[in-house]
Amino acid sequence: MLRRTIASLKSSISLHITEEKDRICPKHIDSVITFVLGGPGSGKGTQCAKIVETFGFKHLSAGDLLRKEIVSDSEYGSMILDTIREGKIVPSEVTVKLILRELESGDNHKFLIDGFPRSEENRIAFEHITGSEPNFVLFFDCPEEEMVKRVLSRNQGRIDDNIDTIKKRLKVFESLNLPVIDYYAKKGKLHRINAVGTEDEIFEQVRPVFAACEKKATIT
Ligand SMILES: Nc1ncnc2c1ncn2[C@@H]1O[C@H](COP(=O)(O)OP(=O)(O)OP(=O)(O)O)[C@@H](O)[C@H]1O
Ligand SMILES: Nc1ccn([C@H]2C[C@H](O)[C@@H](COP(=O)(O)O)O2)c(=O)n1
Ligand SMILES: [Mg+2]
Repeated sequence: MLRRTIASLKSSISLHITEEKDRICPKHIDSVITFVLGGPGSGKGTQCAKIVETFGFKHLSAGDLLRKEIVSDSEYGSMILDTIREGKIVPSEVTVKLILRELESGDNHKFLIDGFPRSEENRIAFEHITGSEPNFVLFFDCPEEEMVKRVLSRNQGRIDDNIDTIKKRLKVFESLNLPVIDYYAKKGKLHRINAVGTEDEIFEQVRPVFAACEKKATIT
């Protein structure tokens, strides 16, 4: 069923999924899904690496998956490149398709989905396509000044790590991503992390969230 749905996503980029019949269940119905949100350079990727190491989650970075598409000569490659260069958001059906492919592969049932959902459109597409919601959501709350400083000194050769694109990404974060963060706060699913401090200090705020999740899984 899931593979059929991915195939239909591949064939239709302008898909609008609104009906019950279009929904799918993830392969692992008992999966733990964590969304990891925060502005550009807030430290999402850095903290995800620590969570993987300590708690054995599989890390899916939406940005990394999109960047892989650019270099893999995919049909969406040039559109993704232009969108990222402009600091905008790639259409949800493309990003959700890439995430689903990763959720389907391998045996790990615990996922960190980093940099997704970036907009209400992303969120709604994920919920409708998978028929599921995240168990919880991390938000790395970081002042703009600090985010700009970190991105400009990242030095990984990313085409969007320049001051013009960073300004656009910050605007998009505020207008499109903050409403998603508010949505999960209202649902009681948000864990706000103060993203200022050393990497280890920040991880000490993250650790209890996942420790509690592990404890709950042992009890149930
Ligand atoms: N607590 C910290 N203090 C100082 N620098 C940090 C800290 N955490 C991460 N960094 C550095 O800041 C830069 C951005 O971090 P990272 O790539 O983890 O952010 P991100 O939220 O994934 O950003 P993006 O959304 O752009 O992918 C990296 O060079 C990283 O080494
Ligand atoms: N859900 C997403 C995630 C990322 N993108 C694009 C736009 C971002 O500026 C870029 C880099 O993402 P990052 O590595 O900073 O998480 O990728 C998107 O369109 N939709
Ligand atoms: Mg990142």
